[in-house]
Amino acid sequence: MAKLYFYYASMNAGKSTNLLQADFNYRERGMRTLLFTAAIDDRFAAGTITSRIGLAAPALAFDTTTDLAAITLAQDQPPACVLVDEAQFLTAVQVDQLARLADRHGIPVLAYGLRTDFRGELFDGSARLLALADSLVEIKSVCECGRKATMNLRVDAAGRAVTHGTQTEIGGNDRYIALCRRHFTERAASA
Ligand SMILES: Nc1ncnc2c1ncn2[C@@H]1O[C@H](COP(=O)(O)OP(=O)(O)O)[C@@H](O)[C@H]1O
Ligand SMILES: Cc1cn([C@H]2C[C@H](O)[C@@H](COP(=O)(O)O)O2)c(=O)[nH]c1=O
Ligand SMILES: [Zn+2]
Repeated sequence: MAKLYFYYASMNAGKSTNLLQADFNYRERGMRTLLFTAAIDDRFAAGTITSRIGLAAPALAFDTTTDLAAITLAQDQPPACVLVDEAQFLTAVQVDQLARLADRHGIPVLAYGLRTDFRGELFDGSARLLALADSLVEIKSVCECGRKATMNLRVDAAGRAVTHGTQTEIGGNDRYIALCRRHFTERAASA
């Protein structure tokens, strides 16, 4: 039975790298894949999944209106696997579409994304993936203290913690620091 996987982590943990490795692994065995990433995340070239380590691959850009199942099933040949980056930006309906691809069409889906936002709250896509995925896999990274970095602190240009604002704010290592819960809480409290 095909499964829906949610690979979750804090920022800068290696999610995109992991996705691109999985994609390469399928393709080097002659299997077709279909890649999606969020249109809203325009840090790198649009329609491209880019990892900080330097790997990149073209992907279809999704927004909240994209029907990922319809696009997948409209391909000339069905892919052996669907890989989704920035899965925190999916809607709950889109996660349901991904689950249907696995359950009804036998296509494994690997979704990669953040678990929580800069306030420590679940994103919609992540909440639905945590609820539905057959397999939850944490990709681990370290806080500056050596503990596991599970949280994402948003910072301003001066490096001060930001605790209010819209959930979506695109940025990289200049705007976010992955921290353990203790250091996230301490830095957020000092804002
Ligand atoms: N030149 C490099 N060599 C090895 N690892 C690197 C290099 N540059 C960045 N990294 C590591 O890559 C990881 C970030 O990968 P990335 O896939 O972009 O993360 P994410 O998608 O989770 O934000 C970090 O752990 C970082 O330390
Ligand atoms: C914590 C948090 C993150 N984001 C944005 C910032 C980035 O553009 C992406 C995550 O990038 P990754 O390196 O691929 O993990 O999400 C956001 O909009 N709001 C947040 O609270
Ligand atoms: Zn810490």
